[in-house]
Amino acid sequence: MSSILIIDDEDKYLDLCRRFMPEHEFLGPARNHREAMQILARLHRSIDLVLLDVHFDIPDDDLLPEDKSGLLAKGDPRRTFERLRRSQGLHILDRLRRRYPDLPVIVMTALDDLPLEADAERLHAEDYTYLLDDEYLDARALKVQVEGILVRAERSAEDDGPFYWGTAVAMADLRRRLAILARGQLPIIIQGETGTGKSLLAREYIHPHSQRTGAFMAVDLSTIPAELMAAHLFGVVKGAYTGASSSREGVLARAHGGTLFLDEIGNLSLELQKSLLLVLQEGGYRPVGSVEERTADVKLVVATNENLAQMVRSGRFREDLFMRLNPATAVTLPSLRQRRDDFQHLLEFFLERVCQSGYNRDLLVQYAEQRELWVPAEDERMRVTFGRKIPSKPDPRRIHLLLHQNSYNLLEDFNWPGNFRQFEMVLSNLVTFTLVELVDRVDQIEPEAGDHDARPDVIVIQPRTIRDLLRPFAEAEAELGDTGSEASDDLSVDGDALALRLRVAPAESLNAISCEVERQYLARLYHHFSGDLSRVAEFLLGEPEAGRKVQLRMNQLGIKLRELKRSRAAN
Ligand SMILES: Nc1ncnc2c1ncn2[C@@H]1O[C@H](COP(=O)(O)OP(=O)(O)OP(=O)(O)O)[C@@H](O)[C@H]1O
Repeated sequence: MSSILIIDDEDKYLDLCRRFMPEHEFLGPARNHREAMQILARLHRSIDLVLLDVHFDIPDDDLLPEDKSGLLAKGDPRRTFERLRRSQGLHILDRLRRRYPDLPVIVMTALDDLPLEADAERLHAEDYTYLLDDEYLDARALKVQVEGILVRAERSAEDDGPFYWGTAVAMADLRRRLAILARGQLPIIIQGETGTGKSLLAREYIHPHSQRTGAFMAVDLSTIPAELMAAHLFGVVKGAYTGASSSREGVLARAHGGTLFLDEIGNLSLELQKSLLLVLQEGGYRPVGSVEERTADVKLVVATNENLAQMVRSGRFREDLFMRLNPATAVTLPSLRQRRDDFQHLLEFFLERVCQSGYNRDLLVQYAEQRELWVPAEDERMRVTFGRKIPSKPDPRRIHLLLHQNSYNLLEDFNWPGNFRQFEMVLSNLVTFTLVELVDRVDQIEPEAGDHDARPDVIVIQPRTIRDLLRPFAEAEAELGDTGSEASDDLSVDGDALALRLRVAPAESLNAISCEVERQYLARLYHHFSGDLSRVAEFLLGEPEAGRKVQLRMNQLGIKLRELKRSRAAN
């Protein structure tokens, strides 16, 4: 069953659709753009399609554009309003496109309205249909279009894989650009802080869209010892060095005809950068210890959370390789902080994901069984909804996770230096801790009036649990900003010798750990040098004028200079 929103000032088409397409759920009608936006803000992720009328007989004040003064100044107001009514659906479509670029929309109009073709195309309507005021023919035409679009949407959702794009226009633009970049031969640079999804994007979006039939191979260059890197990339022949007891293919050979993803490209030595340049320039390479040239046919995708242009300037990255990597089309994945406008949808996406797998799913099933709610079969999804309000009607077919506004704010206001990796981990723990408590105490509680336990379909996520889960991260950050005696005891710099005590929690990848170490290291140096970035730069790079470079790196790592300064001032 699909959910279809009708935007129309009358009930006529809603009734028609409900009678002729009972297999789908029809919502609305939203009678003007404001109502449509309200419904979409709440339910966008669960709406599969919009049916939008063109002609709206509604009061002047409800018509788009909101500011009509310019239009009214130009001509007869009566005729202006009439024109706006006859084309109102197109104004609404324009708004929908800006906010929800991927939502499929069918525009419908009675034959005597406007010629639609050009406008529908300009505004990227999925389709449009002329209605004849004949119940049977109209229903049939709509049904054919609705089914066609739903099938297409299902396919493209499958094609898109697990990378979530959200609803921001900037992300939709990025997706379109990447679909094009994925196809050609040129390499792609993906930039972004740790945990913003660079690897996932390469594996699940760029490679499938490259239409290449070979394999996808990924190498995290930050985890391979420098002395083994050449053999790992280019392969090695038997006897090339002590310990090379047999010939081995490198990832370049294994990715032949496919995609090679090099994560943390900044870790590649200058010498290997040269070899990689030859791969890009001449399509060939030699395995370690071999005189034979091999052909390489790979789509190269590289990722970095360093600034490659700056590395070029400081001589740590070859300029010729940088230029070959196609820097003009480099894409930058935004951090979670930069995607706050879309926070609600990101939260829903990741909550849904953490509820559908592993231990959390088991706990939800256990909870549903205990409370006699609907229990999914093994291959079915658990039905879970999320929101800041309690749904008005109890529904034993789903579980509603209730995040009151203050809980929501705690999550939204957090800094998320580890981005989606950290976000997902915290949400997963949040669901686990909440459910374990409920499942374990099922026999002990007597529901009280007004208690949400009286509504077994509603589970409240407590702000206390969120605070408990965020506290260790907040403490680590506070410690970064701590200029007290402990901080200075932790670090002593004496010429080239450096003693530093750090606290690092276990993380998913070595890369995440190394970023955390770098973050703490830079913050400590900042305090040690009394907030003087040129002294930090001199210590790190031997260049006192590179303070800006250090500052940018701190930004990339999610260190907030303002907070560090504030904590210095407070001490
Ligand atoms: N847009 C997204 N949609 C779904 N999951 C995402 C998205 N972005 C990140 N994730 C999840 O966040 C985690 C980290 O993603 P990934 O490893 O791709 O990040 P990264 O930028 O390559 O990190 P690093 O720089 O530390 O290697 C993964 O579990 C991934 O599934």
